[in-house]
Amino acid sequence: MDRTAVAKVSAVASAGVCVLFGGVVLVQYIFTKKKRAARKTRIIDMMPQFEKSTVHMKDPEHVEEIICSLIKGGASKLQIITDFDRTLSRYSINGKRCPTSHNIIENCKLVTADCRKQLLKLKETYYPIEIDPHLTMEEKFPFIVECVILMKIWQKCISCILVCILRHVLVCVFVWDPHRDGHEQFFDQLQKYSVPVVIFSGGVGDVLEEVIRQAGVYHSNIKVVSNFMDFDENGILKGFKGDLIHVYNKHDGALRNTEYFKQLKDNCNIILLGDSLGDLSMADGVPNVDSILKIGYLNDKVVEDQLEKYLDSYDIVLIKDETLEVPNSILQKIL
Ligand SMILES: Nc1ccn([C@@H]2O[C@H](COP(=O)(O)O)[C@@H](O)[C@H]2O)c(=O)n1
Ligand SMILES: [Mg+2]
Repeated sequence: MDRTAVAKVSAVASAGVCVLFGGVVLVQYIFTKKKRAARKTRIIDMMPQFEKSTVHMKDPEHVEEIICSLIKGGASKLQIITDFDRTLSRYSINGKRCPTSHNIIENCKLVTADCRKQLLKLKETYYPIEIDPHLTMEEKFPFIVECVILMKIWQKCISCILVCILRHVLVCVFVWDPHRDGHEQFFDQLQKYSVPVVIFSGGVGDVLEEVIRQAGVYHSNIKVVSNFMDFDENGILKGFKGDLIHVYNKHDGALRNTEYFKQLKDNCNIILLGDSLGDLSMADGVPNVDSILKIGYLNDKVVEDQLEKYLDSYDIVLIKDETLEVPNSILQKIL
């Protein structure tokens, strides 16, 4: 073969390779575009809030199905069941852990140094158990009950110190703005569409009621189930009313409120918000659940075992997310 022929053959060969390469790139481009277009038909893929690195789901298809069902049901079938401390309230601010509604009392200047020390000791002993990723709920239970018993004793002690302080004066001394970003939008849109909200908290009811009132979001569609302080006829604090609710006995509290849930029998679609695995039982009193979307904030101990447990239990897990952006974006689609 002469040189010209060789040159011609190699030119044809290179053109062939180029065409082939171009073809592969084109096919790949079309395929990716189609795949993207197909993916974009899912509602969760059309919501920018779901692209945040804080959002984790074990089964996005299942989440998609639930959200579609909630959208279909609309406002009239919806109800919200939510925890308060570290779910509606922030976990941290600028890397520093925020106080819970209990801690606010401990930090109160009116409580004596000794009493504050004892309450702080309680927190340092029991909080690590509460969030220990290696213990089951059953293993944690007796320690949390022990904490509640000790808390009761120390609350009696607080009550001695806070003599003559009336309820409204007491709660007004708390300077606490714990809300997650987006809380106004969250509460306001639920009020606008008359969606019932139950705040189910092992915190201090009087404190959390006061902070949502001061934030201007304690609307008539909200019911608070929590631990309420018991004051005598002179306004002196005696302790707490009834059985104390804590993070791991919300099942019992839920069952005590079956009457409330019965009245909401048509609100068979639920969005549940929590930050502890104990919060998952908050909907146990609801008689006829159609669809339930469980959103869990994983604030602390983000280790593999814990993340796995949360992903197995909650449909959407929000890791170190201090906002209500994801719940709000879902509500916007439903309402
Ligand atoms: N002595 C205590 C007891 C409990 N806590 C925290 O309160 C929270 C419970 O309220 P929920 O609204 O979350 O049910 C929970 O985070 C406990 O760690 C406390 O700080 N001090
Ligand atoms: Mg909580």
